[in-house]
Amino acid sequence: AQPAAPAPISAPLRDLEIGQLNFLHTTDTHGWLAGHLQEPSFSADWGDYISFASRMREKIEEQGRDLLVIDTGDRVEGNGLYDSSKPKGIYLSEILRHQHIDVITSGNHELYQHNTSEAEFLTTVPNFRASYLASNIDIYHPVTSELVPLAPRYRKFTTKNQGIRIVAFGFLFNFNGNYNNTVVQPVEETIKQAWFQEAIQMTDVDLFLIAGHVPAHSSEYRAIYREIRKFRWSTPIQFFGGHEHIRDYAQYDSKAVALASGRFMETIGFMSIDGLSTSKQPDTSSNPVFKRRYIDNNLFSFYHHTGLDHDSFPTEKGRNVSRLITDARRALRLDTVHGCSPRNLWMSRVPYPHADSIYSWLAKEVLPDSLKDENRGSVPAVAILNTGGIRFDVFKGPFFQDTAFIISPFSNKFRYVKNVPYEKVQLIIEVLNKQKKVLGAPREDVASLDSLAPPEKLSHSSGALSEQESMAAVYGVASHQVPLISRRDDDSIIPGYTTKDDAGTDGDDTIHFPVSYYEVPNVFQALLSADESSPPETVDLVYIEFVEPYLALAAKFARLDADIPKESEEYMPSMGMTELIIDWVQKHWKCE
Ligand SMILES: Nc1ccn([C@@H]2O[C@H](COP(=O)(O)O)[C@@H](O)[C@H]2O)c(=O)n1
Ligand SMILES: [Zn+2]
Ligand SMILES: [Zn+2]
Repeated sequence: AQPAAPAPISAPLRDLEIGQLNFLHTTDTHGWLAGHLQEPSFSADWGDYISFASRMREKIEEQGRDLLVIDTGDRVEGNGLYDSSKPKGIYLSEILRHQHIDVITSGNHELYQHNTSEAEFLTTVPNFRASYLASNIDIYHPVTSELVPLAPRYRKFTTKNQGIRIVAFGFLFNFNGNYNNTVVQPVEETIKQAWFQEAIQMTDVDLFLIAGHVPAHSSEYRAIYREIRKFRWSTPIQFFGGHEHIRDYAQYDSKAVALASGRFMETIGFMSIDGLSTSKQPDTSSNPVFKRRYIDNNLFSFYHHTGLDHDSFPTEKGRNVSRLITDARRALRLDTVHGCSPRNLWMSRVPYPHADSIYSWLAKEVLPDSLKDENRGSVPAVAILNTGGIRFDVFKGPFFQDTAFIISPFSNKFRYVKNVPYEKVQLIIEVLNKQKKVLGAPREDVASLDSLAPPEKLSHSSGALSEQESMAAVYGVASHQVPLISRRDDDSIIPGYTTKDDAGTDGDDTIHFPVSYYEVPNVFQALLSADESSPPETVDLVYIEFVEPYLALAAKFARLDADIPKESEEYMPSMGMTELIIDWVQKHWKCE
């Protein structure tokens, strides 16, 4: 039997403020359409979200107002539901298509691989026919090889109830890591093109809607904002963004704002706008009022915001999609248990190299035990991996097939160059870690190093944990950080997002107490087959292939004689990181 999603914990909530035009927004879902099976706060699945959007639409349309649904890309790579099927994504695209989405765009993850962008072009674009927009992405047509837009550049439409006339675009940030079957045009060039200029100079527009896989605060969005304002100095502009995996809200001026809605199906972003002109009332001087809310993706929040309950909330379609997800997870055996983790391992809730850092675990335990190329015998090696390739935490308890793909979804292999002076390897690592964040795990809301006392050891000796202790264990904070909970009816305050954005600190729907985050380096290293007491003179420089272009540059800077990638070869060709982790867990983490 598959584990059921944990029931959400009741918590005090801030309400949504419905406006004339309303939006629900997802971004960077990365395959997490089953929601989080180990975290109650994010336990709703894509089927529940379909019910939520549908019930919200009913509620909003009853008032003669409008609702639009937006998704801004990175739907793929990051979860067993996408990455473990062969070919990847066959279940995901079937599940995804059941949500009605009004504007949908591509992220960078849709474009890293040849087959991913082709699947986008051949399946997802047709599935979301009128809604998929690609203002700055072209693809070489799989049949004709002609360079064509991935999807229409923009669309103009009028909302059903209010008659709000919208011109919508779909952008990707200035990404250059795409496979060579696609072309991403820099935003600053796209906005000079004739079609864009015509679109922004159209009359009879009540709102410009820019959806994109672009950070809310970014030079790309600023460039679009400036270009529109050259001609339309007072038309309201609503941006939706993503890519940074954070909750964020940017105010460009009193009539132009941007919302980013987190990552991994943790957040459903909500926006409302009041005071827009419409086709019915075109001449009203537009003085828009914007409201934003970051909804924790769980049924407790969904029931609250729709005013419904366990019986009245789900729609038939939503229930069917939840069933599709359960069936897909079963077919993919995502609940197979490979072992049991004795502790939580964090990406950014503890500093690196803390004993509970997931990177420390990989560097000190997994890689030295398992990353070995038989052809290299006992030659010592240093392995360099990007922290951004490790995507999530490991929770104490069962380690599922899904967990392996959640923490390491990419099919990246290992490569190496021989005979590299150890000192040069250290210099290369230093150079890589001085670069801006290109390889590192994305996270901006970083606490100062002093703000968190070292996690204390929990005492299990007395049997059952106190409420404070179990929350501390689940959320990876010291138990003295969990406030004594003052109960208000059934509501308790639990740790979670406490977002600070351009509009203040009241954006989250659920009132939480904060969790600490620490910045992590771009790359981390593991020493393999070596006596740790004295560093070897020369080593095999092993690296995960994603870092290759960055490593090649850093190696030049360090004046390494070897030419990367010309002189590098595959290392341990039979294994990628995901298989290596599964193998290690099976051998080392027995369940009691
Ligand atoms: N094959 C890959 C692809 C990506 N990465 C890492 O992901 C980062 C980008 O992820 P976003 O969700 O923020 O777009 C990228 O910077 C790499 O760190 C990877 O490791 N392997
Ligand atoms: Zn992402
Ligand atoms: Zn991204």
